[in-house]
Amino acid sequence: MKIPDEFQHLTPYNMNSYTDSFVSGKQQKYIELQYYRDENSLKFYARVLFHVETQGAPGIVHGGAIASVLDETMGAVSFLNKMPAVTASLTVNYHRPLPVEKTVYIITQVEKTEGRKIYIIGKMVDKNQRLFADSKGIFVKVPNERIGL
Ligand SMILES: CCCCCCCCCCCCCC(=O)SCCNC(=O)CCNC(=O)[C@H](O)C(C)(C)COP(=O)(O)OP(=O)(O)OC[C@H]1O[C@@H](n2cnc3c(N)ncnc32)[C@H](O)[C@@H]1OP(=O)(O)O
Repeated sequence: MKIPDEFQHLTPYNMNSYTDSFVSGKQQKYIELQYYRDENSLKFYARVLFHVETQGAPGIVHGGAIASVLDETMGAVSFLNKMPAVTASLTVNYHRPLPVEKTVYIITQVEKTEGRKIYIIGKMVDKNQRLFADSKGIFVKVPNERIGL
């Protein structure tokens, strides 16, 4: 199934319990982001619109903004699979410049776990499946109290 059709079958994630993030919090106006989950899979999804304030080079979304959104969506897949964890390492490959004001879609999933380490991958595509960035990271499970849960 093709994005964004695939997203129509997903459940928008209620973000009312997670409101203060600099990536997805309601206080910031630079990034419009809606998370989604699929009750039948362990993946986590986001639809993202980077406004012009996120640009680095003129008209192009800053790589750090892209990395931040990928990081949070990757972290969230870990939380939602009941493995609260922090980012230990994150690698992002940028495949083509992302223009500002263009809607893109992120899909993240847990690839494997090894002890406390959770290997997570992500990708960012547009509605035509063109790949803008992909990512991999190692997240390390930590006790809830260490991350304010
Ligand atoms: C609306 C959606 C809602 C969703 C809910 C909320 C979502 C929120 C999403 C938020 C998203 C944003 C998320 C954020 O931004 S999280 C914020 C950014 N990240 C941090 O602040 C992490 C800072 N670092 C640490 O706290 C510690 O260094 C950690 C916890 C990572 C490890 O220190 P600790 O003393 O505890 O453990 P250990 O040293 O015995 O290591 C344990 C294992 O890990 C392996 N290891 C360690 N480092 C690395 C490395 N760099 N590469 C590869 N491997 C590494 C290590 O070899 C060992 O493996 P092994 O020898 O056992 O095999």
